[in-house]
Amino acid sequence: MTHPAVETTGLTKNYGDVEAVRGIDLTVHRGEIFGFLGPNGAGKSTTISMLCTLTTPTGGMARVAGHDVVRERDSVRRSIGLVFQDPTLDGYLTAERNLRFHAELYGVPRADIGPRLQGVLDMVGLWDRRAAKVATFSGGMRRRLEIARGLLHSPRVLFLDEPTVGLDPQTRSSIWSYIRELKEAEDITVFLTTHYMDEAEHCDRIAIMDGGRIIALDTPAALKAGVGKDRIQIQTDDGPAAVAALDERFGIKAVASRDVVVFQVEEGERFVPELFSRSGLPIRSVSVARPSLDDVFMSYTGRSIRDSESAGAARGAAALAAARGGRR
Ligand SMILES: Nc1ncnc2c1ncn2[C@@H]1O[C@H](COP(=O)(O)OP(=O)(O)OP(=O)(O)O)[C@@H](O)[C@H]1O
Repeated sequence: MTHPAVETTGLTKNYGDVEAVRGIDLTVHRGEIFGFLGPNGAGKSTTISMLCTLTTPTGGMARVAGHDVVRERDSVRRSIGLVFQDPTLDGYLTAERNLRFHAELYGVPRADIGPRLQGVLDMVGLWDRRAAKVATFSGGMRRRLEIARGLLHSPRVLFLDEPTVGLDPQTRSSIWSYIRELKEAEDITVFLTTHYMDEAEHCDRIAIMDGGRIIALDTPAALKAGVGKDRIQIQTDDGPAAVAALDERFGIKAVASRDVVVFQVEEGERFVPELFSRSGLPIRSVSVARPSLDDVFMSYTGRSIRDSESAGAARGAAALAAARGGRR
C-alpha cells in the first residue's frame, strides 16, 4: 500500500450559508499521529465526519486509505476506526459484550474475535474488567474501552474526535500513552482533533484550523520555531554588567531592568549550560520560556485559542438566550 492514509483537495462543507469547511488540502502519511487543533467551531469535527463518510462533502475530494469517501464509502468504513466525543457504549452490557457486538457488526472472522479482543483490552488495561457492566466504569475507563473498540477490527486509520475531553489530567496522560503504544504496536495512522495545546504537542504533525481553513501545518516544533525564539530571563547582581558580558561573549543583545536581564536565543535549553560555563556572571536564577502553540495560533489569527473559545461560547449563550426569548 503506497497511498497516503488521508488525502484531500479542496474539501468543502457548507450548511446553508454556514461555510463550515472552506477548501482543505491535506496529506497525512501512514503511521503518523496527526492532529487538528483549533477553537470550537473551527470545522474540525465536520472535516472528520467527511473523512469518516458520515457527512457528504459539498465540494472537493477526500481519500482515506486510498478510497474515495463519496464513491467508496463501504471500503472507507472498513478501513477506519472511530472514537467520537459522545460516548456510544451500552452501559447495561459488559465491556466484553460491547466489543463482541462491534466485532460482529464489522464482520471480524469468528476465530479472530477472541485473540483480538484480548489484545485490545490488554492494551487499554481493561482485560481484568471485561465481565463488568460498562455502567460501573469511570469516564476514563469508558474512553479507553471506546478506543479498544475502535481498534477491534484492525483499522488502517483511527479517528479520534477530542479523545480526552472532560477527563482529568492523569487519565488524559494515560490515554496518550495508549495512543503512542498503539503507534508502536500496530501499523496504524491516528488522526485526532483537540483544542488542548498540550495534547497537540504529542502529535507528529498538526494542522491548526480556524474559520473552516487550515492556517498552519507542520510539526509542533517547527510551528513554534516559526513564531520566535526562546525567551531567557536571568537574575544577577549587576544588570548592565550582564548585558555587556552577553554582548561581548555571545553577541546577544539583552535588556536589563535593575538586576533582571532578558534576552532571546534559538534553543534555550542548549544555551543555559553555556551561559553558566562561559559568561562568568554571578547568576542567581534563570528561567526559559518557550513559544507555545497558543503563540503560534495567535501569530496567525491575532487572538488566542482560549479567547476564541470564550467568544464562541458567548455567541452560543446569546443565541440560546435569543432562542429561549423567541419561544416565550
Ligand atoms: N449539522 C450542522 N448544521 C449546521 N451547521 C453546522 C452543523 N455542523 C456544524 N455546523 C457549523 O459548522 C461550523 C464548524 O463546526 P464543527 O463542529 O466542525 O467545529 P469544530 O472545530 O469541530 O468545533 P467543536 O470542537 O466545538 O466540535 C460551526 O459554525 C458549526 O456551527
